[in-house]
Amino acid sequence: MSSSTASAIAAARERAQALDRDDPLAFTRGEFTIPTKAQIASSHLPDSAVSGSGDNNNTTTTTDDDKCVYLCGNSLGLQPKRTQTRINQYLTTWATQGVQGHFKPLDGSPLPTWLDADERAAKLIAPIVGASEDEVAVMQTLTANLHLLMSAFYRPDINGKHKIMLESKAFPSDHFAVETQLRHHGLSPANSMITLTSPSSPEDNILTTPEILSAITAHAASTALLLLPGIQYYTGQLLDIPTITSHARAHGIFVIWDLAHAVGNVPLRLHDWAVDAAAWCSYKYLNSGPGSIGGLFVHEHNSRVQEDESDYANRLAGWWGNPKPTRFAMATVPGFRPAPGAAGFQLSNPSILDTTSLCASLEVFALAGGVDPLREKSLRLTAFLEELLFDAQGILAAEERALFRVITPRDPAQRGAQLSLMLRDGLLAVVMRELEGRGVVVDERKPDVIRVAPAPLYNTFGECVAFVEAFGEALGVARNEVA
Ligand SMILES: Cc1ncc(COP(=O)(O)O)c(C=O)c1O
Ligand SMILES: Nc1ccccc1C(=O)C[C@H](N)C(=O)O
Repeated sequence: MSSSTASAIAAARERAQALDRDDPLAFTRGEFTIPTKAQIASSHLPDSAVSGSGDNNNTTTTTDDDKCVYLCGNSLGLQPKRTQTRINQYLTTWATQGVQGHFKPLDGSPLPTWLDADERAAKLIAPIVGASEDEVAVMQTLTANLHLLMSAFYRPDINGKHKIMLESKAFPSDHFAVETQLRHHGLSPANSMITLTSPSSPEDNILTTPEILSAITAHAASTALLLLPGIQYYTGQLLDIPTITSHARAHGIFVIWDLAHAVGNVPLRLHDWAVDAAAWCSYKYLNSGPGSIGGLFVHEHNSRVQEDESDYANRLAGWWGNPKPTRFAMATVPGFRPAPGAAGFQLSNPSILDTTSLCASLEVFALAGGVDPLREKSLRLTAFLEELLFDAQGILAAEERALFRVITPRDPAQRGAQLSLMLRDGLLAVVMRELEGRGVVVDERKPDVIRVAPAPLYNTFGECVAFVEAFGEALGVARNEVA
């Protein structure tokens, strides 16, 4: 290492220490279990977990130096400590009450009855997405919710509006959902699917707002539905949700947003932006655990009128979408009448295990004061990371900086927490191996991208420095090995 790099690292560490010391949200890191480097490197479950005799890894005292540098909340958020507490409380309710847990409030329990668990979850998620409680339902999983929304609201007219528009590099599940919805309606992707590719950025597909608006205008006569990501999973680009929504709706196009990477990451105002509908998963920035329960938003302008069956003719229903007072009244079947609002899109009784896990994490969001202050910190964290990576005064040498480029927009207003770094050909495998060996967890998108996402709930400025140091070393090793 050159002496100029060593002094740049020392200066960056000092700045990071000051930023972490002055961070009003530093306390939320203590709400999370951060894996240690040894655990990340280990191929065993700890003995206490195998025997079931201990809690996870909170029993031993670890210092910050022992902890891994986890910058992968864009893929799977870390576990809040209170998740274990709340799940234990749920398990105890089940163990001691059996079926009574559905109906019987327990004195002293912080948890609602299982019958009310979805309502409490809706109350907690509503401010995260900027909706009224009635406009959100915590239910199912992301792809399932996209299908449910499309089955309710996509009504193709082959002589008029029948196309679904999405981006050409959408997450595969979104592509599959659109393709199969079309086939379900007897249509073909070749005739009824429009995929957007950016003329100005065909390789990375950073779609500018004017490009999206002009595609909408050009295809308005034949387009029924637009499905776009709030934040694009690969590039980390944050789209202009209000402008795009309002333009599409003005052209009679129903707009659904996939908020997988946006929820809990950037402030959302779905109600005020008059978004038609949206769906999300909760295992990324919402930290509710792999495959945990998702959610959907249906604007009140789409669920207000329910006078007769034609108002909800296409909706696929289940008993949990029935109004609560008649949900258990089996004698009223047939005759589905949805509950008002998004709750009327529910199908099944929700997994209480999942819902409890989600709500534990949403308690931490509430402690932090919601998404707005977290975004404020997130902007500073990601800008700091960017500066360390790219500035000539940063901590990487020029020859290391030449080995990668960022594909995420440099404008902070057009991105969330994540930076996606595209490496020079052939470097990815070695860089990932070297990062792992240094206790750094990021995510790879083959063939050549790593995604790095400092999550403001648990990441620090110090970890940004630690990552860039490790990344510089990893690039050095890769360059020597691959060259
Ligand atoms: C943008 C996007 N859409 C859809 C999915 C699929 O979500 P799920 O497996 O929860 O349906 C993911 C993540 O896996 C995603 O990032
Ligand atoms: N659920 C997963 C299970 C295993 C590995 C990744 C995922 C993801 O969620 C991927 C994510 N949607 C992404 O943006 O890449």
